[in-house]
Amino acid sequence: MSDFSSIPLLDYALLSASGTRPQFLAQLRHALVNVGFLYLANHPVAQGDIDALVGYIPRLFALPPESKEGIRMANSEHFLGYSRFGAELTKGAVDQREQFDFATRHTSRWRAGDPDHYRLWGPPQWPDEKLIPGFREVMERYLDQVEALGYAFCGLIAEAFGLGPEGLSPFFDAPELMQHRAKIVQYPVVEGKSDQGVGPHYDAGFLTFLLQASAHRGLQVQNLAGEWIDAPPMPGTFVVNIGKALEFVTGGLARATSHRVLSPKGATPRYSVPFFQNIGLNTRLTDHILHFPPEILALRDTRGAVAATDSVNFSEFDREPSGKVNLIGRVKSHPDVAQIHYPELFKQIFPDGFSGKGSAY
Ligand SMILES: O=C(O)CCC(=O)C(=O)O
Ligand SMILES: [Fe+2]
Repeated sequence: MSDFSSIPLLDYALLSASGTRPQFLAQLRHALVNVGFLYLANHPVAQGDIDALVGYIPRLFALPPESKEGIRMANSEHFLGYSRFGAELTKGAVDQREQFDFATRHTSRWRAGDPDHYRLWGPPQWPDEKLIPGFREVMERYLDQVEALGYAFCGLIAEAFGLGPEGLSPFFDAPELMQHRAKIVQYPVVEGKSDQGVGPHYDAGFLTFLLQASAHRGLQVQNLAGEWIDAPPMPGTFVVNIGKALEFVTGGLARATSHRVLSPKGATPRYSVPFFQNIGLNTRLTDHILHFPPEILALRDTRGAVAATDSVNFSEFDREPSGKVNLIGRVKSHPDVAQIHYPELFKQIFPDGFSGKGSAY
């Protein structure tokens, strides 16, 4: 069995230097199979745009409360917008964070009569330009670049697994029909017993690109033995991790790894920007069967299985289109929003109503 006690660091520059591509792919393969998390340095997202975004984050949370509430998620059938502190639960406990959900550009395919999950994707709610001039432009530029990195990275994963660079492309629709989301999150310093920033969970999609936007520790990743390993911020890097959908389509070769965030200590809040890569809205994970070379498949057996985890597993993945799976997830985590925009589905999932708070996992 092969377990980990730290998160590997991959250097994207190895891909452009002569002769070092195979080294990058070998390190990537190791990270995918054995860890499910990696740091990515020298990536193509412009550091100037990242710095500009990071500079805006405290200002975003410092907007007047009525201005944040003006773009609250309950306004949006796309579940995009502002969620106040304590709106979500993970594993039955309150996540002590405040967040804005944004998303990449997207052309909606929804027409009257289409399934509900076609309405899941659509335009974000942007804060008032007069109150935070230039923020939207910076965020859109950031999202465009991380989206492009996400597709490039899927090509590398496919290559590392012996599928050829287009091996994962069938899971994506034409770029304009795709949408990926990113949250901007604030974890305040909290008094009291709980230190849950976000409780133990798996991410649901393909890949997550996490920008740790302040110097605070707090992110932890669970290894096969169930121990929590620190993933402290490293300037100039993204933390990249595998979601349950990618784990599923690779038959477990790429592992999704349980993780959590502890509330910060000290005097200032922790900030982060996770970007969640989706697959096509109408794609089922079972639509495309991938065929891996035997020597690649063998890596999974050498790794061994998870012995202990604090996170719960997902279901529904294999049966429903990914958009439906996503929509069910959103209804569970934001029932107040669902009650307004998806009353029928809300009733199916919460036949007795709900307790006032959502539960993400
Ligand atoms: O804030 C972080 O560092 C991680 C957040 C996270 O895991 C999530 O929102 O899925
Ligand atoms: Fe996560």
